[in-house]
Order: sequence, then C-alpha cells, then structure tokens
Amino acid sequence: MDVEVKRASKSYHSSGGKAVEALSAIDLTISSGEFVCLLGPSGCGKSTLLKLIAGIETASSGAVICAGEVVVGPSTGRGFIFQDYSLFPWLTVRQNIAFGLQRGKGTKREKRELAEHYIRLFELEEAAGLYPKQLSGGMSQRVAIARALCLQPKLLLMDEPFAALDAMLRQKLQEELVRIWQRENATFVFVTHDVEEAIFLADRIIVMSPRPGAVSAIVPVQLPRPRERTDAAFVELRASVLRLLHERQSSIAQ
Ligand SMILES: Nc1ncnc2c1ncn2[C@@H]1O[C@H](COP(=O)(O)OP(=O)(O)OP(=O)(O)O)[C@@H](O)[C@H]1O
Repeated sequence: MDVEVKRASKSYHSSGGKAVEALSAIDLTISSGEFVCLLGPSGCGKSTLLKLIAGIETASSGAVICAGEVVVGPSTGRGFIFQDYSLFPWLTVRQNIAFGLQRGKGTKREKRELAEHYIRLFELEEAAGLYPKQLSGGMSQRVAIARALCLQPKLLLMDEPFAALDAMLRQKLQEELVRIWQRENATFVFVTHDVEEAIFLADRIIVMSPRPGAVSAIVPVQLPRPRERTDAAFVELRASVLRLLHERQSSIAQ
C-alpha cells in the first residue's frame, strides 16, 4: 500500500488555549512495499505523523492518501502499534493475538495455526494462557506486535514498538521484522529514536526536526540485506546520520 502525505499540517490546542504546531506542511511519498523509519528527537511530530497516516488524528490542513484514497479514519488494512499499546484485559494472550482474526478469511484451523505461529515467534508460549495484568511491559508489547502482525496488514505503522525490550530480544525482533516484511511484501513505517535501529531496518530514513515538526532530510539506506551492524559501511552510515542529527539540532538551537 503506497502512502502520500500532501502538505499535511497539524496543530493541537492545549488546555491553556495555546496552539502547538506539531507538524508543518509535510510532503512525503512512501512506495508500496517500502520500509521507512521516522527518526528524530522527542517532540518533532513522529507520532503525530503516524497518527495522521493511521487516520486516528485529522490533519489541520493538507491530506494523507493511502492506496489512492484520502484517509478519513482508521481502517483494518492499515495496522498500527502505538506506544500505549492496549490489550483487552478480559482476554488471555492467545485470545488477544487471535482476536482480529475472527472476522477474517480462512478456516478455524488456519486461524489457530496463524495465531500459534506468532505466539511461538514472539516466545509467548508460556504466557499464552495469562491475562494482560499478569504480564511485564516488554511481554505486553510483544503481544501487541504479534496481534498486529497476525492480521497481515498491507500497511503497518509502528511507534517505537521495541523501546521497552532488552537489547537481545530487541535485535532478534528487528531481524524477525525484516524477515516478515520481506515475506509479506507490505509497507512498514516505523518510528524510532535509535539511529542503529533505523539503519538496520529501513530502506529510507526520514529525519525529522522539531518546532514545528518537519522533514529535515531523507537518507536512503543502500546496504544489502541481511545487514550486519559491525560492517564498515553500516558503522560509517551510523556516524554520518548521527552527525546529521547533531547538525540539525544545533542549527535549530541557534
Ligand atoms: N494530544 C495533544 N495535545 C496537545 N499537544 C500534543 C498532543 N500530542 C502531541 N502534542 C505535541 O505535539 C508535538 C509533537 O508530538 P509527537 O508526540 O508527535 O512527537 P514525537 O516526535 O513522536 O515525540 P516522542 O519521540 O517524544 O514520542 C509535541 O510538542 C507534543 O507536546
């Protein structure tokens, strides 16, 4: 599913009545099947941009077009995982993961196998019968990711989904996410603060800057996959993206 963001701006009104310009005239085109990371400091509007694409926030001006249709609200073809992932407290891990499959295509058995596949993938076998209140933060996050992937959306929007995970699991899931993306041929948009994560995952990194939120640079990542974090080209690109972020930060501060 391709995405076109056309001069999209978003202002929020705080309780004091003051407007916060979270995004200013964003233009961005994401091709079908692309893996894009949104990278930038806190408050530059990454989550807001993701919410506009998901259709859970409306642009103050401009538009978002997905697969040729103007986004006017959420849709099952556009999956999302946000920071405040919410699981259904009255359902077990297994039931949460399988929840969205109920109305989808396929036999009962196929659906059960799909849910079990994601339970195994995210190492949730032992937690499958537990309820959300019995899970750690990292486990809840894995359930939320598994639940979104289970629906096999054509566009998956992810807001720092690995932020609360330990380093080992985080790397493992990054690798798995790339494999899933390659297999599903879906479009992935992934928000992160982490330069290494962005380089490991993305075809292109959209660097954003704050006050107001804007696209400050677009960095193509032309490293072959699977990527190796210790390769010279990877390390070099990491240094140059970090430099770019520092430059943009200091030019805003001046
Ligand atoms: N519902 C809201 N009401 C008022 N202001 C908001 C709201 N949501 C976001 N903002 C403001 O809009 C700006 C952009 O926020 P956003 O969450 O999109 O940034 P972000 O880059 O995702 O930040 P972070 O990396 O910290 O999650 C910030 O100044 C934030 O305070």
